[in-house]
Amino acid sequence: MSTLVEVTDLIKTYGEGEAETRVLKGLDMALQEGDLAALLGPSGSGKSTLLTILGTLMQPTSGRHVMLGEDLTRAKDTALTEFRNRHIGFVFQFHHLLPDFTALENVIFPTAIAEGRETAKARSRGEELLERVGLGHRMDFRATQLSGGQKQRVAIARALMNQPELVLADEPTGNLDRESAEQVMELIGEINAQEKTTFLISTHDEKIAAACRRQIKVVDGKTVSS
Ligand SMILES: Nc1ncnc2c1ncn2[C@@H]1O[C@H](COP(=O)(O)OP(=O)(O)OP(=O)(O)O)[C@@H](O)[C@H]1O
Repeated sequence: MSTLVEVTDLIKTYGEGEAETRVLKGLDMALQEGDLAALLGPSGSGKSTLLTILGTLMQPTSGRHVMLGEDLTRAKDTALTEFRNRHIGFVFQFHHLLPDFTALENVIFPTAIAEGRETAKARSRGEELLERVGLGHRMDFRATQLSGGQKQRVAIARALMNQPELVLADEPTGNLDRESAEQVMELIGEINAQEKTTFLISTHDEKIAAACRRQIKVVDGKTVSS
């Protein structure tokens, strides 16, 4: 296995002067290709901050961030956007689906917008992914007509649309009942095993963490175990 992403001596400070808060305090972490890792830590320890940096949505105050051999620490915004679109998928606690659009439209729209058009290839990839997440029979349902667990499965299909190497999930089961949470986690496990997609999943749920092969803990702005 080779290293997919590595951050070294990561520091992130919010605010200035008296309001300055240092959230990440020299954090080191690496994910190997094919990892299925849980990101744990008390509320406010910096898990979302770390995911946002790994997702290239925010630059660290200092430190190094390398993914797929590319040093992203000093990359320009346009290069980061392109990198993110090609290599990283996101799943959030709240699915962020467009309520009036169908499951299929929700899966293919981000790609269609990035490419400036909706291609037949994107459509068939979207259909294939919805089949993959067990929603082949719900493709034409609007987001509002789906259950919480189904919406989250659509969000996973959407995250996989561009065949990302890394999927970052911020409490993906935080808003689901136990059964739906376990189904979503089972699906993530299957995708990880079959397609070797690397997942990093922030969670407060010990059962979800136990379903991952690795547990990475953030305490006081540093990783303490992995
Ligand atoms: N934009 C911001 N400006 C100022 N402070 C922020 C900002 N974003 C986060 N923080 C602070 O940084 C700290 C870490 O927040 P973060 O959301 O990364 O923690 P977390 O581990 O994900 O927490 P939770 O488990 O509750 O989601 C918190 O103290 C928070 O108040």
